[in-house]
Amino acid sequence: MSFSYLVIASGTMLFEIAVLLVSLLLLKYAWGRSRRPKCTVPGPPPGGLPVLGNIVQIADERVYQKLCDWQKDLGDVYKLNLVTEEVVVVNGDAIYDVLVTNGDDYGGRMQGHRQGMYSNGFQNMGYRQPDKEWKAMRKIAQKGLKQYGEGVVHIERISMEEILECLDKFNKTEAFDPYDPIYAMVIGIVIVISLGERLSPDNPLYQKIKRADELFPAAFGADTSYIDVIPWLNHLPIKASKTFKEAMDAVRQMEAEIYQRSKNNVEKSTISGVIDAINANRGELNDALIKGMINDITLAATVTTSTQIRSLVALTVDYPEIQQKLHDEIDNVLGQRLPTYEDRRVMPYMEAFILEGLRYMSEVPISVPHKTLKDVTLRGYFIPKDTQIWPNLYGLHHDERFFPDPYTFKPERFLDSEGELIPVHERKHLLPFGGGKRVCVGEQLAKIRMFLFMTTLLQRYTLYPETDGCPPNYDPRLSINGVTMRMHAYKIKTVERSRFNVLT
Ligand code: HEM
Repeated sequence: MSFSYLVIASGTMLFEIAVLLVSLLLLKYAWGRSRRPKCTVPGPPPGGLPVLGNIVQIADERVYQKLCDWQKDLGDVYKLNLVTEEVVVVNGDAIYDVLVTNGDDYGGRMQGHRQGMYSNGFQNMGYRQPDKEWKAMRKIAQKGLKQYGEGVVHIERISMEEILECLDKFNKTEAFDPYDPIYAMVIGIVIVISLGERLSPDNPLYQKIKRADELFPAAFGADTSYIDVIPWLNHLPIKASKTFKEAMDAVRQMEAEIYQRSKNNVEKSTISGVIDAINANRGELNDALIKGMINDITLAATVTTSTQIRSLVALTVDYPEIQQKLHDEIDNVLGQRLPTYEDRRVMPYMEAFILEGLRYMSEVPISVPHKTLKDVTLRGYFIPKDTQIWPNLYGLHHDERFFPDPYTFKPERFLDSEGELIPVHERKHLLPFGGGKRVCVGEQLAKIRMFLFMTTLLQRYTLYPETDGCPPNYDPRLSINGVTMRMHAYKIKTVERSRFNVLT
């Protein structure tokens, strides 16, 4: 009896505390909002709740579809009401204006509770405001990733070793899910680039990185998004806070070990560009920033590229006629020689296939949210400083105005009548890596790996669905949105091509 009383009493107390906290939050919010200049952008969309606004509507694993529906009613620039703040969603051509043309004004980052927890208080590249340290991190990361000029040969060498090992695992008689070998290949490349050493999948550090990587999308998914708006929810024993805590524990464990190993490897590293670059610029970053930078590179480079490659593989099975064109190009240009990244210049169909894959999938659907660094005017609307901006990249890439018939997968849309790739300025509506000053630092690395993997894969194999007539049927409208879009699991069959002998 006394026990149940205690439970009821503590339940009542919890309720009262919750009411008190909500009231304080609302007071703070009303006070803060009344002092801010008014954002004149249209919105919010209908259907929101009193006080909570649109927060419940966007806590949806297909939030990207909702943003597109609202665009139809409210136009290219509209705002959402998310309890404590207004967020401006930017669509269509206006995205280019925000990211590229006026990138300096919109180059801040939204700094929510979850982002702060992940980055030990924004001590990283992805969530930091563009200050001196952020510039230093980007410079060191660019140098370390060695994605340009001579450095590409370094990435090619590391990548090809992992790719060939991965493709041996595709040599099976029965149907299999290609994701595990793809993931092992992508993570393997990242570990060599970050740490300068190869780790086997049963290595404890490999396992820690894999665990952090697996939990990360759920931790930053729609289900946990309201923690950013009401951070104290993170202290309640609810599913969202548990998911988030589990992921952060995994990130901290991974971070501690990578950092320790990177220090040990400083002397003996011969292949890791990132550690060499950190070592050469040690004075510019403190230990916390170095950890944040290594975390960003490790996690951002793994989940994104492996998910993208998984979808590209599904698309080659969904469209056998496209697979045939890719085979023909590979046979004509490479024969049995292994590809280099330079070969992309004479392989326009493969390039167009990858670009179309990036568009179709739109893996990072609302980019990494930005923030205005000053008062701005966009399409005639006033937006105050410190307003969160969501560039709706998924909407842009599926906008009929720029990509007719957007849910048809068609590499030809990036080719001219001669079969050559259309010039870059004609592709300005394709922004899968964002654009401007905050453009993805790993863009080149991702493109190199996608090109080398898909080319080597199709040089060696023909891919078939698990069951005749039942391909994966990849449709981006059915993807689940975590940090990146995830398609459903699927299986394929492979047959080694007769032209494939022993590649050297
Ligand atoms: C297919 C693969 C990838 C896609 C689609 C992708 C997409 C993106 C997007 C849309 C952004 C936000 C850009 C903006 O704010 O305007 C971003 C930022 C970022 N990406 Fe990637 N990315 C990919 C691969 C990678 C790789 C391989 C790395 C690491 C080597 C990486 C590291 C980062 C970092 C550190 C940022 C934050 C940059 C900053 O805030 O200054 N990404 N990425």
